[in-house]
Order: sequence, then C-alpha cells, then structure tokens
Amino acid sequence: MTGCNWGYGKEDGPSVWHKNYPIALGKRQSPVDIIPDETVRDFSLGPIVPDYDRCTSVNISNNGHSVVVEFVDCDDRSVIRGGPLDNPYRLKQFHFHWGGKGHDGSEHTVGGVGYTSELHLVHWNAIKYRSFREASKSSDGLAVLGIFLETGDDHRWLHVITDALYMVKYKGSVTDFKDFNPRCLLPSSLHYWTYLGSLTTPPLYESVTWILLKEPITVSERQLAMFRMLQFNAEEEDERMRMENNFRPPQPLEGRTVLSSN
Ligand SMILES: O[B-]1(O)OCc2ccc(NC(=S)NCc3ccccc3)cc21
Ligand SMILES: [Zn+2]
Repeated sequence: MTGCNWGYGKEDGPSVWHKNYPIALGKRQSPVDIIPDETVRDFSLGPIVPDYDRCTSVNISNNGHSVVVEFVDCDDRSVIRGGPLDNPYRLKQFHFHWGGKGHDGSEHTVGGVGYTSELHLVHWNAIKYRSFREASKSSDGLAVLGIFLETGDDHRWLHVITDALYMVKYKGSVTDFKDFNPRCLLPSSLHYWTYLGSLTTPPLYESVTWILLKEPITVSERQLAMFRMLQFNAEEEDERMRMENNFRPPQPLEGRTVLSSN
C-alpha cells in the first residue's frame, strides 16, 4: 500500500478504513473507552519511568494526519521503562489528536467522556527488533504513552510547539526542531491505565502496549486553536481542509481487561 489513501473525512475516515485495512475490525484495536470501575488494580504493576533527559529531537512535520516531532532513535538515549514493559522502549516520535472548535478530540475516552486532545509518545522495542518498522508489526513491538489534554490556562511549555506550527502548515512540510524534551509535557502524576491495543491510524497494526496517564495536562483554547490552523492538504492542492477532528472513535474491547496502576 503506497501513499496515503485514508483520512478523517466522510469518504476516507475511520468508518471505511476496514476496506483497505481489514485489521480495523480486529480483536485488539485502539482506542477504547476506559470505564474506571471496570479496570483491574494490578499491584504487581510498577511505576512507569520515562527517561528523556538525553533525548535528541530532530524536526517537526505535518504528515497530512497530525503534527509530529521526531527523535534520534539509533541508540537508547531516550527510553521508557517499567510498568507493564519487560524492557526499555526507545522514543521515536510524538504527535497529537484534537477536535474542532468547542469539540473534544481525544481518541481514548474515560467513562464515555472525551478530552479536548490526546498526545501520543511513540516508543519501540529495540531490544527485540532491529527497526521501528519491524517492531510496529510485532505484538510487543510498540509502547505508546498517552496523555490527555484538557482546556484551561496556557500550558507553560506548549508554546515551544505552537510557535513552530506556522512553519508546518501544509502536508509534507518539515522544519528543524532541536533541543525539545517532552518531559515538560508530562503531568505531575504518572499513575496509569494499561492495555494491549493497536495503532489508531492505518496500518492499525495490533502491536501497541498502551500506557495512558490518568492525570490530564492543561492547555488553553488559544494554544489549541493554533493546532487547528494546520491543514490536511499540501500547499499546492486546491481544496483547503483545516486539520481538526483527526481522531479515531473508541473500538470494542473484545474481552480485553484494562489494568490500573496504583
Ligand atoms: O495510533 B497512533 O496515532 O498512536 C500510536 C501510533 C504510533 C505510530 C503511528 N504511525 C506511524 S509511526 N506510522 C508510520 C509507520 C507505521 C508503521 C510502519 C512504518 C511507519 C501512529 C500511532
Ligand atoms: Zn496517535
């Protein structure tokens, strides 16, 4: 499957992804609705330990689906370990999902309630697999740290990202983005839910150990509005489509259990 034949519109959105990506109807799909009373406390689950202090961010880009910050992942300079993970997973990229003005845009929901946006920090198992691509096709290949965003005051560090968005307005644009440590985007509590799921965008591989932090971070409507000035389309395309509502709705749990840390 070359090129991108999927999106978030009526004709190419989540409800028709299964036509080109049949795994969309699989038993381990993401996101899901997390019902706190139905999660299982697992006392053997240790704390999650993101260790990003020697991370190297490279660039920020618009891939036509989201805005993505990529990191150097040729060694273990920035990893996440602990919690449900058997070994460290390398940080590769982070990106966001968000809604339209006044609408929620998270992918996971909690008790049927969505958040305004959701941040995904994507990591891969470089102990067992030689590349992200190979890991992304393996059941224990990826670990994604999901962080909910709610609206309120300005986030004191998010402006570093929103100030760069005008440089990546159109699909296919990329610009340098050095010295950004995503540690500044973590909430104070690292209490989490975890379950086995998938990418939430095609190719929808069922290779993700999801780790969702219970505590949201706060961003302002003004900061969020900056994300909505991005476009799904490339600069030369006639049809202008504002980048918003780039989220997949919750999928069936299919008997899976969501575990809860302390
Ligand atoms: O579901 B997510 O939005 O959150 C978690 C997550 C991780 C990765 C992606 N997609 C990527 S990296 N695609 C490119 C690619 C995918 C597979 C092989 C090569 C290349 C999307 C999401
Ligand atoms: Zn994502």
